Amino acid sequence: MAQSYFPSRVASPVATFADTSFTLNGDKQLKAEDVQEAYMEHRDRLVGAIDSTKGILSEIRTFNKEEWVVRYPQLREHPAEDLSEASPSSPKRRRGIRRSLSFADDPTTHTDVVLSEPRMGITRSVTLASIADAQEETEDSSSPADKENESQRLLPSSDFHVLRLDLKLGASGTSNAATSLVSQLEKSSIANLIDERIGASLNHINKLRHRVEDTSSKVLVTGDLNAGKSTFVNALLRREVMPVDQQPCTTAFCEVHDATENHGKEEVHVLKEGTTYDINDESTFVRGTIADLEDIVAENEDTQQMIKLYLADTRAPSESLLNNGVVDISLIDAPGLNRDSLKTTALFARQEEIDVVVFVVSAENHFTLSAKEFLWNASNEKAYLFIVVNKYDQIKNKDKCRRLVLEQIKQLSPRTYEDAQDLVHFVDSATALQPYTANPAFDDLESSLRSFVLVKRSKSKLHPVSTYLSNLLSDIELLAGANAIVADAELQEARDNLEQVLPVLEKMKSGRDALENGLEATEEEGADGAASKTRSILTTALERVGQGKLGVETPLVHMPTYPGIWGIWDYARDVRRALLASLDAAVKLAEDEARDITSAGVEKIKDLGESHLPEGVERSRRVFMPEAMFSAVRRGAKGNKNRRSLSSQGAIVAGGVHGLGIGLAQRPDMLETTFLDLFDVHHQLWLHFGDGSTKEDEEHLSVVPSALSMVSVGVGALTMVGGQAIGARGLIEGVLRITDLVGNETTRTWAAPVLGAFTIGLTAYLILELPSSIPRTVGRRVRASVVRKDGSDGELFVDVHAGRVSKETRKVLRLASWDLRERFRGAMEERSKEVKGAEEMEQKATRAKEWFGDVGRRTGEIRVGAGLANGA
Ligand SMILES: Nc1nc2c(ncn2[C@@H]2O[C@H](COP(=O)(O)OP(=O)(O)OP(=O)(O)O)[C@@H](O)[C@H]2O)c(=O)[nH]1
Repeated sequence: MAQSYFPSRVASPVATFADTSFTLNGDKQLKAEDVQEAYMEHRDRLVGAIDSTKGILSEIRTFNKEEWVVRYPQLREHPAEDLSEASPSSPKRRRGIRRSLSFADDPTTHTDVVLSEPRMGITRSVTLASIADAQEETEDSSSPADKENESQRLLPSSDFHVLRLDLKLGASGTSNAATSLVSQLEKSSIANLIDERIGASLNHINKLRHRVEDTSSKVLVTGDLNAGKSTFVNALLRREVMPVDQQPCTTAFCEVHDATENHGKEEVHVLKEGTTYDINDESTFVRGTIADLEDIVAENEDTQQMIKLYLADTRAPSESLLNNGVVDISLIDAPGLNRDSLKTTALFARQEEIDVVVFVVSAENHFTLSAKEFLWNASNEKAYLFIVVNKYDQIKNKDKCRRLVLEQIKQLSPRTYEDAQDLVHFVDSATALQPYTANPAFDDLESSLRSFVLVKRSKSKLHPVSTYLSNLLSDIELLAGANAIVADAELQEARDNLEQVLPVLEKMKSGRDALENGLEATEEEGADGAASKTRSILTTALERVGQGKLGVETPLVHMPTYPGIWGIWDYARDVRRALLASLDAAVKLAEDEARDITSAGVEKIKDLGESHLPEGVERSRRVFMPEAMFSAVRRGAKGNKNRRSLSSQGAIVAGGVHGLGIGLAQRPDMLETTFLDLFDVHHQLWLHFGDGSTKEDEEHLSVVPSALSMVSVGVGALTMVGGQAIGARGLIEGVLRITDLVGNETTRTWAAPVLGAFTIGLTAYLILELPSSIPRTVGRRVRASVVRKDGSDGELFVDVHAGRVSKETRKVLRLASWDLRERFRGAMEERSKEVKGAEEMEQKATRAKEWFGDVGRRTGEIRVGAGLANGA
């Protein structure tokens, strides 16, 4: 059975005017007030909902622009099943429709979701499909053939109503071409499209708001000729305003407004043809008085004139139809229907601004053909019509008349017939005009008409707004729900990233100092180790050389054999060369040690890298080549072609920038053999008169004579000649002392014999001592040539080499640790960036998730506030 017009048809949940069982006039009055109240409440709720929705839309636009690129979801029917269509045999109550969610910018990625449609107070929601849903799905025993058919239904379902974007997916959504077209659209351009769509929707919603707030409503009164339309309108106005005539010839459309619309002034405005009426524009109408109305209408019988009538209705709003406090109803008294006017009136009635059509029919005549045609068309257009069966007082057999009329109405407008009690009224309009005469039927009609106008208005103006708003809210909910899912996924991703990267970064941060200390220590240890090793090797070597021995024992350097007295010159040169070469070998040895130390240091740095660099960071690809150490110095040496050529041949040649080291054996100045290599007078003198502190020195000091004992020494020296106990050395030393005395007057007299003895001693010395004294002498000289001239033994040679070797070691280690430091710094920077990125993403996604969740909550509140359920 079809639903009644009044009961439960009003969208407001608080509307109680649906009660149809009223008979008493008072009840009817009450009901009209309820309708009025319900209408106002509905209107206010809608306006509130419109404003809140506008607020959300604006916020979405801002959020889209400033904080989160809003994604556009596409829901497709899930290939497996539609949970809402659970078979009746299924005991489980499905929660929603299973859908496959993808996004316009990424149409190939799908997520299973459950879509629940909005119900009263419950928003539309999109949630991730749970495992339970999947289980339900597998329990569902659809045949393989069914599933195959379903899998072909992968078309986008119409999930967006208002905010739908035309992405050219259409029915060809599964075709590759369309998919690739869409996938070319970037997130941001889709977000722009969403923004545009929201903008358009905001414009529309503003218009709707205007429409909801527009209080004007038009009621067209039409009917058969002479049915008493004018009398009826007058009765409604409780005033004889419309000309009532026995002659059915009124051709004008008289539109009655409340005088408040014309600054409270009662007036007639005759509209000029060809212009658009504007109450503020005198040129569009001609003024007249109410009293002139009859004449005006009579004058214009031949033309279908439009007349505006402004009337002051002094009745209380609850009684007045025109000035009822809710909507400004204007009544239009249309010409009686005949072949000529039928078309015009039908057209007029179809106008959107006509909320209600009141059809007046004479109880005496019933419906004419024109009336039937009009009613039939109008009922198709408006569904419900308000029918006034006039002149009912003239009817004797009222029941029969009522039955016959209703029978006809049933044929012409079935919906009206269903609500006949409210929509079809049998009245006597003429008596309604008479003061102090009770006319309950007319009062009932009036009350019903007021309610009908309001309900109709609610239907015609509020309902479309409710529908639009509900659809828009659904779209917002879908958009917010899907974006909340994206935000949640991004939040998870960010957290996973953080879980991975943050500990790595923390470890790097906490290990940074340890690495730094480790590197510094390695550098220091290496450099110090190399220095002390060099120092130790070279000090020993120098000492040995000073004693006439090779600095280091190496198979590459040999002491020459003594060739005999005639070859002493060459011998001294060879000894010098051998000693110098042995010093060079010692330097080389020290360098080799430094290479080992450096290698160990480089390894240590490598290990530090292994323990401090996170996984996935490329390790240093530098290969340490120990043999390349100490080679660069050659480039620093000047003007020695030989060296340069050695260097260019890749030979590893040790030596310092100070001109020391291996270069020694190749330096002509160092190789120069002098007489002093054979006989180091200076050394002898220094030994005996200096304040040396070596053992050897002390040994000699024990025999150092005082100046007073010179002679005796000289004599002693003479006696030593031939003496077995006296060595050649002692002899020659004695002679030396004697030569010192030559200048002495007293000794000159005996100098000649002494000189003879000296010659004999010298000869003995040369023969016996030279093989061992030459190396010592040369060694001493060599040593002296590389030590500091201030007498601090060995220091220059040792220090310079220790410094050089240490510096070179440090250089290599520093390079290795610099490389590691750079890698560490780079890796840390990268991890910091990753952490920062993930943290930002986490923050953004958390905010978006909360924000979209909040939008869903707010739309729910709007729905409850406006009494909106599913917008359908
Ligand atoms: N007895 C009785 N007479 C009525 C009633 N309504 C109207 N009349 C009379 O019917 C005649 C026609 O009334 P109008 O109001 O002019 O009819 P109308 O439909 O406006 O006429 P047109 O616009 O010319 O078609 C007048 O003489 C009215 O007095 C009624 O309810 N009862």
